[in-house]
Amino acid sequence: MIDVVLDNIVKTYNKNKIPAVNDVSFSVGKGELFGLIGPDGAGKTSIFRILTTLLLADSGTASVNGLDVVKDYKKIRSKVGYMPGRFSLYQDLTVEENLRFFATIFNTSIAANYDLIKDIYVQIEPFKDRRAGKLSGGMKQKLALCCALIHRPTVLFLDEPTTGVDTVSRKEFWEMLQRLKHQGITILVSTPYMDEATLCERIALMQSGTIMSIDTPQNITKQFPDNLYAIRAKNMSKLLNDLRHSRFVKSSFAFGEFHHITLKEENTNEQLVKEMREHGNEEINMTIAMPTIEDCFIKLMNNDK
Ligand SMILES: Nc1ncnc2c1ncn2[C@@H]1O[C@H](COP(=O)(O)OP(=O)(O)OP(=O)(O)O)[C@@H](O)[C@H]1O
Repeated sequence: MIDVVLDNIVKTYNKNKIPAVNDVSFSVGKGELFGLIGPDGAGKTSIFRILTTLLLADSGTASVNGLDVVKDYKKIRSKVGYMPGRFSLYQDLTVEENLRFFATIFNTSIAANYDLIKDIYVQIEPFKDRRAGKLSGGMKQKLALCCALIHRPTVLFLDEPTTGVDTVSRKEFWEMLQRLKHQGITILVSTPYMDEATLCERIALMQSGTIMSIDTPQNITKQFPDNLYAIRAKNMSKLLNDLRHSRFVKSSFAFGEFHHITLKEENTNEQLVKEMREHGNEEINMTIAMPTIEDCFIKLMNNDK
């Protein structure tokens, strides 16, 4: 069963020539954990705001839970949970007061839905009398998630929930999402972190308002068309510069402790290493690498140019 559908959605702000969302269509199945992956400005927030009925598209149609985002906006609002990118809670209210407030506006109570948030709430309960503005990033994020869940939504929209959150809290957050998914909640999550893409069942890679690819993370990495190599040397910035000027190299970019490259022609590895040595690079190490979502993203981005 399908829970979220977008058909040819276009959204332009302030008569800009380039739409923020440019003819986007996709659907998300019931109970799916779906990721919108892309850098700042890709159009992720605009899509979430359209789906949560906070923003009108210029053209196209969209539905959530079989309800139209324009005609049935009131019904949709009671069915979805939305955790916006920026911290949206009341800074001067305590943890418990924030949660009670969100329960009240949805005409429910904390007790009625406690089973859904229990695992998350117990982690912040020791601080229930602390003002939200005084919580750490990870705790704010957990409270915001509890508030987005307190009316037992069927679809949950999480806009960059892990931005600015430490690595441990990010990991815990994704574990919480997996547990929520198992409770049957459809989850749409956006993130600029490519490593989080593999934690979703399906992803859409977005850039400049368009979807470049949509599939499971495994299928997307499988479709990487070239052999990918990881190369390093003593002076990494010199190496990158030399790679970018090499006649053997098709693409190159810095990737952690290595540079990731593809070659114009296969079996030119040794010639490339020789060339790099001739340019004065020392301690060169070149091995074959497994493409990641980030490699695929960069490849797709460059194909568009
Ligand atoms: N209210 C607005 N007025 C004018 N332009 C806007 C507005 N909101 C978004 N934009 C522009 O639309 C484009 C897409 O923005 P959007 O916020 O949807 O992307 P995003 O992928 O969520 O990125 P971010 O993390 O920066 O929010 C950007 O170029 C942005 O500057």
